Amino acid sequence: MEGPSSSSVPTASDAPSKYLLPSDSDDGIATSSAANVGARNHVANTEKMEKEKKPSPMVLNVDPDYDYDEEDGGSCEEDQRGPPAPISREIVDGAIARRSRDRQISPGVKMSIGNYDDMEDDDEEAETPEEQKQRFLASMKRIRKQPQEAFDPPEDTEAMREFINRQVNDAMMFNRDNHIDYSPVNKPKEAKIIEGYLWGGIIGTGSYGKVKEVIDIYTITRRAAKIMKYEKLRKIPNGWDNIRSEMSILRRLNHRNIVKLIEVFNLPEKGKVYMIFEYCIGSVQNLIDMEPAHRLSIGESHAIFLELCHGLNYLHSKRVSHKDIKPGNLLLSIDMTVKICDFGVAEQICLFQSDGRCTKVNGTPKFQPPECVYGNHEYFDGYKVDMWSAGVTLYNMVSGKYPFEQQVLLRLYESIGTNPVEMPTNVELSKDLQDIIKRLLDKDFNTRPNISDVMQHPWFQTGFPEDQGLGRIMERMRTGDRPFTMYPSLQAMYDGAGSEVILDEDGNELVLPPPDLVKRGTLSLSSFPGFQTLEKRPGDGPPPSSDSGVVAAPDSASGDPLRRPSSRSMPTSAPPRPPSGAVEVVEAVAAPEAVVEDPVVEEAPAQQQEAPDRRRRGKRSLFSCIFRSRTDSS
Ligand SMILES: Nc1ncnc2c1ncn2[C@@H]1O[C@H](COP(=O)(O)OP(=O)(O)OP(=O)(O)O)[C@@H](O)[C@H]1O
Repeated sequence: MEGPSSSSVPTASDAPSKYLLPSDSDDGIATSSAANVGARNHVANTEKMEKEKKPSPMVLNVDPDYDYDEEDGGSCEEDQRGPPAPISREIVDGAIARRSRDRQISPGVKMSIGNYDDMEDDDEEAETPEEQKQRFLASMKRIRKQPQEAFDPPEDTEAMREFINRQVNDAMMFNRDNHIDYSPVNKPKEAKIIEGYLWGGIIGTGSYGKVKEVIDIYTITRRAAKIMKYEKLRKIPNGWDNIRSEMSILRRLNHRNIVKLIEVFNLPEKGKVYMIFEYCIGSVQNLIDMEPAHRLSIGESHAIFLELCHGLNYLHSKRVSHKDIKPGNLLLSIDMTVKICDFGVAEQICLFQSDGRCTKVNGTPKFQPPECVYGNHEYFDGYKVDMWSAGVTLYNMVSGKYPFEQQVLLRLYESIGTNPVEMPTNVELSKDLQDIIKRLLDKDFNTRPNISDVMQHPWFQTGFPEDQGLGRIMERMRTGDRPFTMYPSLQAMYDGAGSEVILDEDGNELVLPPPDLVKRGTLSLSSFPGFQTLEKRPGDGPPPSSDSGVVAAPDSASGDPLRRPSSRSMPTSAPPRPPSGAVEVVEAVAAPEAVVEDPVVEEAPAQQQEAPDRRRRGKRSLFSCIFRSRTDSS
């Protein structure tokens, strides 16, 4: 049987090569397919070329790209190819044509080959900085005159993606295994406005969901939005019930030491419930964590405890038992007011009950009293639960420790139920302070003091010098432990929104409107309707009539206002109409969830130029408004 002939068997030399071989083609550049030709073919080709007397590409021993300079002619003396041929016009033209072909560009394209006559004269005098500036300004003016569409990036179509894939993979012809698939680059985050709130970053996470910083665009006030997903609420035992109970309790409360619920809304299409709260800069737990010794000074603890008791006094007077008092649930507002938050397990005690009887045990184990976790109690008093938790909180603030600490939950409960309360040994406590702690941590809830007893205790009534109170904390918190998370959103809205001044042909200053302002409604002052209300100054004129106000952005096809009306959150007066010639929003919101995608703004160019100062003033004022951020307690 005859074996396969050697010509039909693929050899190593026939395999596709990833490397270039020199001068396999006329062009002097080998493609990978040319490289597949074996040495046998190469010899045959050479013979054929000789027969046809075709000039070899190596005949030209002048590198057309070499910028020949007589002064360094000596640097070529090592060249074994003999003296360089005189440069003639034909040689150079041939080189240009060949190079053009190699690079797949049109032969008409002018290439740099050194001191060639037809080259542009590059002996031009360098521009002075002033000339450069003028040229730059002139080009900017030209660019500005072009329609915006000229600068819009091409659409991210399938065809474009294919085109880019081809380009990238062709460029990577050396290694075709490295196939790259182009996927669109992440777009910069757009500012998001939902239900009249501009959304910022995450400032907290709880078991129910995330808490994000937002700005109320009507009142220019910082708020905190607790976002809860339906899905998660269904998974948490009693999740929906707890949230409903929290909402209904918080709605009825209004006290400087209770976190204020501004409004609640839910977006079924997103599957989320939103609770908007007054904004706080941190919690007492954050303060404790910031301290190297993990405890606060006696003065600071006293100041916080006082506020906690005022809040509890109000709550108990409203027949509400919080049942989860702890440093993590005591927030601090920007003016250092303590705010009790997280009413997820709070209980509204029946009006017809003579005491604070509760039956549902909830809360954080380390802060729970013996009657909830140990022993045989048929019921417990919700108010007294809060007093015990307040005692553990005070103990924790002054010492950084807990009265009962165990790793295993059952041991902890046993310890709470049976072990006597020991005073902390790492700090020295006054007699009054020890006494109030002991009373609060009374294991028998019948003899444990209620809130009015505590508020009459000598330690409660002790005055502490200012520098031992919240002054030090305020200084520390002011320096900003919690960053302002709104910057990216505000930047997305306002970047480049400042008016720009350029010089026209005659050297006159010309104020150009921010280009984005023309296109994106979200950049208009009307995006912050509260702006005009807050920034109104004496002498700005009478308030506008209601029929001439800012056109409210419709929430949906129904034409509802962008923000659901809420007696607590709406500005006290309707925003006045923008000044004549200023931006007026006629935006239409596409998404049903009222996300302002790309509202249209109608503005005459001439009108925009009339009010640059006002816009600049507004831009600064926005930030000052936010930082002034009125707290509801002040
Ligand atoms: N009004 C607010 N201002 C600023 N930050 C807040 C506000 N409300 C909550 N936070 C932050 O979000 C975190 C979680 O909030 P919250 O305790 O209300 O959520 P939760 O899901 O009920 O948590 P938990 O697991 O304690 O039940 C808080 O620890 C706090 O840091």
